[in-house]
Amino acid sequence: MKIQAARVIVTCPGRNFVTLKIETDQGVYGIGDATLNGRELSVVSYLEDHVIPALIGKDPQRIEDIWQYLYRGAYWRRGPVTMRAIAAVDVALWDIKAKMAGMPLYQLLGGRSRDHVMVYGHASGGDIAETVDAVGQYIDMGYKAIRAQTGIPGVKDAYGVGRGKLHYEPADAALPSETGWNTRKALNYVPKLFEKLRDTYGFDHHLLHDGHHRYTPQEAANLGRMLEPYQLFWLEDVTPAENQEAFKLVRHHTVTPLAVGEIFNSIWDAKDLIQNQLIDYIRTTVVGAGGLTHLRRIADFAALYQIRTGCHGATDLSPVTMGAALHFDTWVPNFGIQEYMRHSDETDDVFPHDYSFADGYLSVGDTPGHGVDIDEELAAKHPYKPAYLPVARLADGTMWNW
Ligand SMILES: O=C(O)[C@@H](O)[C@@H](O)[C@H](O)[C@H](O)CO
Ligand SMILES: [Mg+2]
Repeated sequence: MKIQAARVIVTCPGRNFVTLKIETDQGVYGIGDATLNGRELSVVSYLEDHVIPALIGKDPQRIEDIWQYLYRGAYWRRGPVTMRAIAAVDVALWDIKAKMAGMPLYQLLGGRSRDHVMVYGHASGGDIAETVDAVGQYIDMGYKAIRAQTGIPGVKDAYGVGRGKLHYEPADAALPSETGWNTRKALNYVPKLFEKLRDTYGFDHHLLHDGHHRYTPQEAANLGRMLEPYQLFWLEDVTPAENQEAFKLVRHHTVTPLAVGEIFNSIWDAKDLIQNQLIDYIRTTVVGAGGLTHLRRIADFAALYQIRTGCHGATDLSPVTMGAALHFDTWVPNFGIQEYMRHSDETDDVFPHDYSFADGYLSVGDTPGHGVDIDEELAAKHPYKPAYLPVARLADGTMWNW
Protein backbone atom coordinates (compact mmCIF):
# COMPACT_ATOMS: atom_id res chain seq x y z
CA MET A 1 0.00 0.00 0.00
CA LYS A 2 1.29 3.46 -0.90
CA ILE A 3 0.53 7.13 -0.30
CA GLN A 4 -0.34 8.39 -3.74
CA ALA A 5 -1.13 12.03 -3.10
CA ALA A 6 -1.56 14.49 -0.28
CA ARG A 7 -2.84 18.03 -0.27
CA VAL A 8 -3.61 20.86 2.09
CA ILE A 9 -7.03 22.48 2.12
CA VAL A 10 -7.36 25.94 3.68
CA THR A 11 -10.88 27.15 4.37
CA CYS A 12 -12.58 29.87 6.41
CA PRO A 13 -16.18 28.93 7.20
CA GLY A 14 -16.40 31.66 9.86
CA ARG A 15 -12.79 31.00 10.99
CA ASN A 16 -9.65 29.55 9.37
CA PHE A 17 -8.88 25.83 9.27
CA VAL A 18 -5.99 23.95 7.69
CA THR A 19 -6.73 20.34 6.74
CA LEU A 20 -4.46 17.67 5.29
CA LYS A 21 -5.94 14.98 3.05
CA ILE A 22 -3.82 11.90 2.32
CA GLU A 23 -4.85 9.60 -0.55
CA THR A 24 -3.68 6.02 -1.01
CA ASP A 25 -3.34 3.78 -4.06
CA GLN A 26 -6.20 1.67 -2.63
CA GLY A 27 -8.79 4.43 -2.87
CA VAL A 28 -8.93 5.02 0.90
CA TYR A 29 -8.11 8.51 2.17
CA GLY A 30 -7.53 10.05 5.58
CA ILE A 31 -8.01 13.55 7.00
CA GLY A 32 -5.92 15.42 9.59
CA ASP A 33 -6.20 18.90 11.16
CA ALA A 34 -3.17 21.23 11.02
CA THR A 35 -4.73 24.50 12.24
CA LEU A 36 -2.49 26.85 14.24
CA ASN A 37 -4.64 29.82 15.21
CA GLY A 38 -3.26 33.09 13.84
CA ARG A 39 -0.24 31.38 12.21
CA GLU A 40 -2.10 29.07 9.81
CA LEU A 41 -0.04 29.60 6.66
CA SER A 42 3.24 28.64 8.32
CA VAL A 43 1.92 25.09 8.78
CA VAL A 44 0.59 25.08 5.20
CA SER A 45 4.11 25.82 3.94
CA TYR A 46 5.68 23.27 6.32
CA LEU A 47 3.38 20.59 4.96
CA GLU A 48 3.42 21.53 1.29
CA ASP A 49 7.08 22.44 0.97
CA HIS A 50 8.71 20.01 3.40
CA VAL A 51 6.46 17.10 4.39
CA ILE A 52 4.23 16.09 1.49
CA PRO A 53 7.09 15.49 -0.99
CA ALA A 54 8.64 13.03 1.50
CA LEU A 55 5.35 11.20 2.07
CA ILE A 56 4.58 10.22 -1.52
CA GLY A 57 5.29 6.52 -2.08
CA LYS A 58 5.50 5.67 1.66
CA ASP A 59 3.40 2.89 3.19
CA PRO A 60 0.58 4.65 5.11
CA GLN A 61 0.23 1.66 7.43
CA ARG A 62 3.59 2.49 9.06
CA ILE A 63 2.21 5.20 11.34
CA GLU A 64 4.90 4.93 14.00
CA ASP A 65 7.75 4.87 11.50
CA ILE A 66 6.40 7.91 9.66
CA TRP A 67 5.99 9.76 12.98
CA GLN A 68 9.63 9.04 13.90
CA TYR A 69 10.76 9.94 10.38
CA LEU A 70 9.09 13.35 10.58
CA TYR A 71 10.13 14.05 14.19
CA ARG A 72 13.73 12.84 14.16
CA GLY A 73 14.17 13.48 10.47
CA ALA A 74 13.56 17.24 10.74
CA TYR A 75 16.56 17.49 13.08
CA TRP A 76 14.88 20.69 14.47
CA ARG A 77 12.66 19.11 17.07
CA ARG A 78 9.34 20.19 18.58
CA GLY A 79 7.65 23.59 18.22
CA PRO A 80 4.02 24.38 17.39
CA VAL A 81 4.47 24.44 13.60
CA THR A 82 6.40 21.17 13.30
CA MET A 83 4.23 19.31 15.78
CA ARG A 84 0.99 20.43 14.14
CA ALA A 85 2.23 19.30 10.75
CA ILE A 86 3.20 15.92 12.25
CA ALA A 87 -0.20 15.73 13.98
CA ALA A 88 -2.03 16.28 10.69
CA VAL A 89 -0.13 13.42 9.04
CA ASP A 90 -0.54 11.16 12.07
CA VAL A 91 -4.30 11.67 12.39
CA ALA A 92 -4.82 11.17 8.64
CA LEU A 93 -2.87 7.88 8.84
CA TRP A 94 -4.88 6.64 11.85
CA ASP A 95 -8.03 7.55 9.91
CA ILE A 96 -6.81 5.45 6.96
CA LYS A 97 -5.87 2.49 9.17
CA ALA A 98 -9.23 2.48 10.94
CA LYS A 99 -11.09 2.77 7.63
CA MET A 100 -9.07 -0.17 6.25
CA ALA A 101 -9.95 -2.18 9.37
CA GLY A 102 -13.61 -1.18 9.02
CA MET A 103 -13.56 0.06 12.63
CA PRO A 104 -14.17 3.30 14.48
CA LEU A 105 -10.80 4.62 15.61
CA TYR A 106 -11.31 4.04 19.34
CA GLN A 107 -11.35 0.30 18.63
CA LEU A 108 -7.80 0.44 17.29
CA LEU A 109 -6.63 2.39 20.34
CA GLY A 110 -7.85 -0.36 22.65
CA GLY A 111 -11.64 -0.12 22.65
CA ARG A 112 -14.15 1.69 24.78
CA SER A 113 -13.37 2.67 28.36
CA ARG A 114 -16.66 4.60 28.78
CA ASP A 115 -20.08 5.06 27.23
CA HIS A 116 -19.64 8.72 26.41
CA VAL A 117 -17.41 11.69 27.09
CA MET A 118 -18.20 14.42 29.63
CA VAL A 119 -17.64 17.87 28.16
CA TYR A 120 -17.55 21.39 29.52
CA GLY A 121 -19.08 24.38 27.78
CA HIS A 122 -18.10 28.05 27.89
CA ALA A 123 -20.38 30.45 29.75
CA SER A 124 -19.44 34.10 29.87
CA GLY A 125 -20.89 37.56 30.28
CA GLY A 126 -19.91 41.21 30.57
CA ASP A 127 -20.22 41.09 34.36
CA ILE A 128 -21.09 38.70 37.19
CA ALA A 129 -24.87 38.94 36.71
CA GLU A 130 -24.65 38.17 32.99
CA THR A 131 -22.23 35.30 33.58
CA VAL A 132 -24.48 33.77 36.23
CA ASP A 133 -27.34 33.84 33.70
CA ALA A 134 -25.14 32.29 31.03
CA VAL A 135 -24.13 29.43 33.35
CA GLY A 136 -27.86 28.84 33.99
CA GLN A 137 -28.41 28.48 30.25
CA TYR A 138 -25.71 25.80 30.05
CA ILE A 139 -27.25 23.97 32.99
CA ASP A 140 -30.60 24.06 31.16
CA MET A 141 -28.93 22.55 28.08
CA GLY A 142 -27.83 19.60 30.20
CA TYR A 143 -24.15 20.42 30.74
CA LYS A 144 -22.60 18.79 33.79
CA ALA A 145 -19.52 21.00 33.65
CA ILE A 146 -19.25 24.67 32.76
CA ARG A 147 -16.34 27.07 32.42
CA ALA A 148 -17.23 30.54 33.68
CA GLN A 149 -15.42 33.72 32.55
CA THR A 150 -16.58 37.22 33.29
CA GLY A 151 -15.84 40.69 32.03
CA ILE A 152 -14.16 42.76 34.74
CA PRO A 153 -15.35 46.33 35.36
CA GLY A 154 -12.61 48.72 34.30
CA VAL A 155 -10.74 46.14 32.17
CA LYS A 156 -11.04 46.46 28.38
CA ASP A 157 -12.15 43.13 26.82
CA ALA A 158 -11.01 40.84 29.63
CA TYR A 159 -10.16 37.34 28.40
CA GLY A 160 -12.88 34.81 27.70
CA VAL A 161 -16.02 36.88 27.16
CA GLY A 162 -17.84 35.58 24.10
CA ARG A 163 -19.43 37.71 21.43
CA GLY A 164 -22.20 35.25 20.57
CA LYS A 165 -24.33 33.06 22.79
CA LEU A 166 -22.46 29.79 22.34
CA HIS A 167 -19.37 30.77 20.40
CA TYR A 168 -16.27 32.35 21.78
CA GLU A 169 -13.98 33.36 18.95
CA PRO A 170 -10.97 35.40 20.03
CA ALA A 171 -9.17 35.59 16.64
CA ASP A 172 -11.10 38.60 15.46
CA ALA A 173 -9.05 40.93 13.27
CA ALA A 174 -6.53 41.11 10.41
CA LEU A 175 -4.05 42.56 12.93
CA PRO A 176 -4.12 41.76 16.68
CA SER A 177 -6.75 43.70 18.67
CA GLU A 178 -5.48 45.40 21.83
CA THR A 179 -7.15 44.32 25.06
CA GLY A 180 -6.47 45.27 28.66
CA TRP A 181 -5.54 43.48 31.88
CA ASN A 182 -5.53 44.36 35.56
CA THR A 183 -4.59 41.64 38.05
CA ARG A 184 -5.73 43.57 41.13
CA LYS A 185 -9.23 44.02 39.70
CA ALA A 186 -9.37 40.37 38.58
CA LEU A 187 -8.32 39.05 42.00
CA ASN A 188 -11.08 41.16 43.54
CA TYR A 189 -13.80 40.18 41.04
CA VAL A 190 -13.32 36.54 40.00
CA PRO A 191 -13.85 34.95 43.46
CA LYS A 192 -17.11 36.94 43.74
CA LEU A 193 -18.30 35.33 40.51
CA PHE A 194 -17.82 31.83 41.91
CA GLU A 195 -19.39 32.76 45.25
CA LYS A 196 -22.48 33.95 43.36
CA LEU A 197 -22.52 30.86 41.13
CA ARG A 198 -22.45 28.46 44.09
CA ASP A 199 -25.09 30.55 45.95
CA THR A 200 -27.36 30.43 42.90
CA TYR A 201 -26.90 26.88 41.59
CA GLY A 202 -25.43 24.92 44.49
CA PHE A 203 -22.58 22.44 44.25
CA ASP A 204 -23.96 19.77 41.87
CA HIS A 205 -22.23 21.01 38.72
CA HIS A 206 -18.55 21.14 37.89
CA LEU A 207 -17.27 24.70 37.50
CA LEU A 208 -14.02 25.60 35.73
CA HIS A 209 -12.05 28.80 35.22
CA ASP A 210 -9.22 29.81 32.87
CA GLY A 211 -6.55 32.24 34.11
CA HIS A 212 -5.08 32.38 30.59
CA HIS A 213 -1.48 32.82 31.75
CA ARG A 214 -2.21 36.19 33.41
CA TYR A 215 -1.00 35.71 37.00
CA THR A 216 2.46 35.41 38.56
CA PRO A 217 2.99 32.22 40.62
CA GLN A 218 2.30 34.10 43.88
CA GLU A 219 -0.86 35.74 42.51
CA ALA A 220 -1.94 32.38 41.11
CA ALA A 221 -1.52 30.74 44.50
CA ASN A 222 -3.59 33.52 46.05
CA LEU A 223 -6.38 33.06 43.47
CA GLY A 224 -6.35 29.29 43.94
CA ARG A 225 -6.75 29.77 47.69
CA MET A 226 -9.55 32.29 47.37
CA LEU A 227 -11.43 29.89 45.07
CA GLU A 228 -11.14 26.89 47.40
CA PRO A 229 -14.57 27.34 49.05
CA TYR A 230 -16.23 27.01 45.62
CA GLN A 231 -14.68 23.59 44.82
CA LEU A 232 -13.67 24.13 41.20
CA PHE A 233 -13.16 21.20 38.85
CA TRP A 234 -10.04 23.02 37.73
CA LEU A 235 -8.23 26.32 37.50
CA GLU A 236 -6.50 26.46 34.13
CA ASP A 237 -3.29 28.13 32.91
CA VAL A 238 -3.15 30.17 36.07
CA THR A 239 0.48 31.09 35.46
CA PRO A 240 2.74 30.67 32.40
CA ALA A 241 4.27 27.19 32.27
CA GLU A 242 7.49 27.65 30.31
CA ASN A 243 9.12 27.38 33.72
CA GLN A 244 7.50 24.20 34.98
CA GLU A 245 8.97 24.79 38.46
CA ALA A 246 6.73 27.84 38.84
CA PHE A 247 3.87 25.46 39.63
CA LYS A 248 5.59 24.31 42.82
CA LEU A 249 4.71 27.55 44.53
CA VAL A 250 1.09 27.44 43.34
CA ARG A 251 0.72 23.80 44.31
CA HIS A 252 2.21 24.35 47.73
CA HIS A 253 -0.40 26.96 48.65
CA THR A 254 -3.67 25.69 47.22
CA VAL A 255 -5.71 22.52 46.84
CA THR A 256 -7.71 23.96 43.91
CA PRO A 257 -7.07 21.45 41.08
CA LEU A 258 -4.74 22.76 38.37
CA ALA A 259 -4.91 22.21 34.61
CA VAL A 260 -2.35 23.19 32.00
CA GLY A 261 -1.12 22.26 28.54
CA GLU A 262 -3.17 23.70 25.67
CA ILE A 263 -0.06 25.41 24.28
CA PHE A 264 2.29 22.49 24.92
CA ASN A 265 3.52 20.61 21.89
CA SER A 266 5.38 17.62 23.33
CA ILE A 267 5.82 15.54 26.43
CA TRP A 268 8.93 17.58 27.26
CA ASP A 269 6.76 20.63 28.01
CA ALA A 270 4.89 18.65 30.66
CA LYS A 271 7.45 16.17 32.00
CA ASP A 272 8.36 17.99 35.23
CA LEU A 273 4.78 19.08 35.88
CA ILE A 274 3.66 15.46 35.61
CA GLN A 275 6.41 13.64 37.43
CA ASN A 276 6.38 16.13 40.31
CA GLN A 277 2.57 15.93 40.48
CA LEU A 278 2.24 19.69 40.12
CA ILE A 279 -0.96 19.50 38.07
CA ASP A 280 -4.16 17.45 38.08
CA TYR A 281 -5.15 17.65 34.40
CA ILE A 282 -3.11 17.72 31.21
CA ARG A 283 -4.79 19.83 28.50
CA THR A 284 -2.71 18.92 25.46
CA THR A 285 -4.78 17.75 22.51
CA VAL A 286 -4.34 15.78 19.30
CA VAL A 287 -3.43 18.61 16.91
CA GLY A 288 -1.26 20.37 19.50
CA ALA A 289 1.18 17.60 20.25
CA GLY A 290 2.01 15.50 17.23
CA GLY A 291 -1.22 13.55 16.87
CA LEU A 292 -2.60 10.46 18.59
CA THR A 293 0.75 8.69 18.50
CA HIS A 294 2.38 11.23 20.81
CA LEU A 295 -0.70 12.22 22.83
CA ARG A 296 -1.27 8.71 24.08
CA ARG A 297 2.34 8.59 25.33
CA ILE A 298 1.70 11.78 27.32
CA ALA A 299 -1.53 10.32 28.71
CA ASP A 300 0.12 7.04 29.69
CA PHE A 301 2.91 8.90 31.46
CA ALA A 302 0.36 11.11 33.26
CA ALA A 303 -1.60 8.03 34.34
CA LEU A 304 1.36 6.88 36.43
CA TYR A 305 0.82 9.97 38.61
CA GLN A 306 -3.00 9.90 38.67
CA ILE A 307 -3.14 12.92 36.38
CA ARG A 308 -6.12 12.91 34.04
CA THR A 309 -6.72 14.28 30.55
CA GLY A 310 -8.68 17.41 29.65
CA CYS A 311 -8.16 17.96 25.94
CA HIS A 312 -8.24 21.49 24.61
CA GLY A 313 -11.34 21.89 22.44
CA ALA A 314 -11.71 25.54 21.50
CA THR A 315 -13.19 26.44 18.09
CA ASP A 316 -9.73 26.91 16.57
CA LEU A 317 -9.32 23.12 16.75
CA SER A 318 -11.28 21.88 13.76
CA PRO A 319 -14.04 19.25 13.89
CA VAL A 320 -11.32 16.84 12.66
CA THR A 321 -9.41 17.35 15.91
CA MET A 322 -12.64 17.14 17.90
CA GLY A 323 -13.51 13.81 16.22
CA ALA A 324 -10.03 12.36 16.79
CA ALA A 325 -9.96 13.66 20.39
CA LEU A 326 -13.32 12.05 21.11
CA HIS A 327 -12.03 8.66 19.96
CA PHE A 328 -9.01 9.20 22.19
CA ASP A 329 -11.29 10.26 25.10
CA THR A 330 -13.50 7.21 24.57
CA TRP A 331 -10.47 4.97 25.00
CA VAL A 332 -8.02 6.72 27.36
CA PRO A 333 -8.19 5.11 30.82
CA ASN A 334 -7.27 8.29 32.72
CA PHE A 335 -9.86 10.49 31.04
CA GLY A 336 -10.88 13.63 32.94
CA ILE A 337 -13.02 15.88 30.74
CA GLN A 338 -13.17 17.25 27.18
CA GLU A 339 -13.52 20.95 26.36
CA TYR A 340 -16.36 21.59 23.90
CA MET A 341 -16.68 25.03 22.39
CA ARG A 342 -19.32 24.58 19.73
CA HIS A 343 -18.42 25.26 16.10
CA SER A 344 -20.66 27.46 14.00
CA ASP A 345 -23.17 25.84 11.62
CA GLU A 346 -21.04 27.03 8.68
CA THR A 347 -18.05 25.10 10.07
CA ASP A 348 -20.11 22.00 10.80
CA ASP A 349 -21.38 22.03 7.19
CA VAL A 350 -17.84 22.03 5.78
CA PHE A 351 -16.81 19.20 8.12
CA PRO A 352 -19.57 16.55 8.22
CA HIS A 353 -19.03 14.46 11.36
CA ASP A 354 -20.71 11.69 13.28
CA TYR A 355 -20.17 12.85 16.89
CA SER A 356 -23.15 14.24 18.74
CA PHE A 357 -24.03 16.02 21.99
CA ALA A 358 -26.70 14.92 24.45
CA ASP A 359 -27.22 15.66 28.14
CA GLY A 360 -23.74 17.04 28.82
CA TYR A 361 -21.86 14.31 26.95
CA LEU A 362 -20.40 13.90 23.47
CA SER A 363 -20.49 10.49 21.81
CA VAL A 364 -18.64 9.19 18.78
CA GLY A 365 -20.45 7.19 16.13
CA ASP A 366 -19.37 3.87 14.62
CA THR A 367 -18.28 5.15 11.20
CA PRO A 368 -14.94 3.54 10.29
CA GLY A 369 -12.07 5.99 10.88
CA HIS A 370 -12.40 9.10 13.06
CA GLY A 371 -15.77 9.90 11.52
CA VAL A 372 -15.01 13.42 10.24
CA ASP A 373 -14.80 14.37 6.57
CA ILE A 374 -14.34 17.57 4.60
CA ASP A 375 -16.70 18.83 1.88
CA GLU A 376 -14.07 20.23 -0.47
CA GLU A 377 -16.51 22.02 -2.76
CA LEU A 378 -18.05 23.87 0.13
CA ALA A 379 -14.61 24.50 1.67
CA ALA A 380 -13.51 26.22 -1.57
CA LYS A 381 -16.34 28.74 -1.16
CA HIS A 382 -14.75 30.07 2.06
CA PRO A 383 -11.29 31.50 1.20
CA TYR A 384 -8.64 32.17 3.89
CA LYS A 385 -9.02 35.43 5.82
CA PRO A 386 -6.15 36.66 8.01
CA ALA A 387 -7.27 36.67 11.66
CA TYR A 388 -5.08 37.10 14.73
CA LEU A 389 -5.47 36.48 18.42
CA PRO A 390 -5.56 39.68 20.48
CA VAL A 391 -2.71 41.05 22.57
CA ALA A 392 -3.06 42.38 26.13
CA ARG A 393 -1.57 45.44 27.83
CA LEU A 394 -1.60 46.66 31.42
CA ALA A 395 -3.09 50.07 32.24
CA ASP A 396 0.32 51.78 31.82
CA GLY A 397 0.80 50.25 28.38
CA THR A 398 3.09 47.37 29.38
CA MET A 399 2.73 44.30 27.14
CA TRP A 400 1.23 41.37 29.09
CA ASN A 401 0.25 37.79 28.37
CA TRP A 402 -2.97 37.55 26.39
O1 LIG B 1 -9.14 27.18 27.18
C1 LIG B 1 -9.35 27.58 26.06
O2 LIG B 1 -10.09 27.05 25.25
C2 LIG B 1 -8.68 28.87 25.65
O3 LIG B 1 -7.56 29.12 26.36
C3 LIG B 1 -8.68 29.07 24.17
O4 LIG B 1 -9.80 29.86 23.95
C4 LIG B 1 -7.48 29.76 23.55
O5 LIG B 1 -7.49 31.10 23.92
C5 LIG B 1 -7.59 29.61 22.07
O6 LIG B 1 -7.60 28.25 21.74
C6 LIG B 1 -6.45 30.32 21.36
O7 LIG B 1 -6.42 29.96 20.02
MG1 LIG C 1 -7.39 27.83 28.01
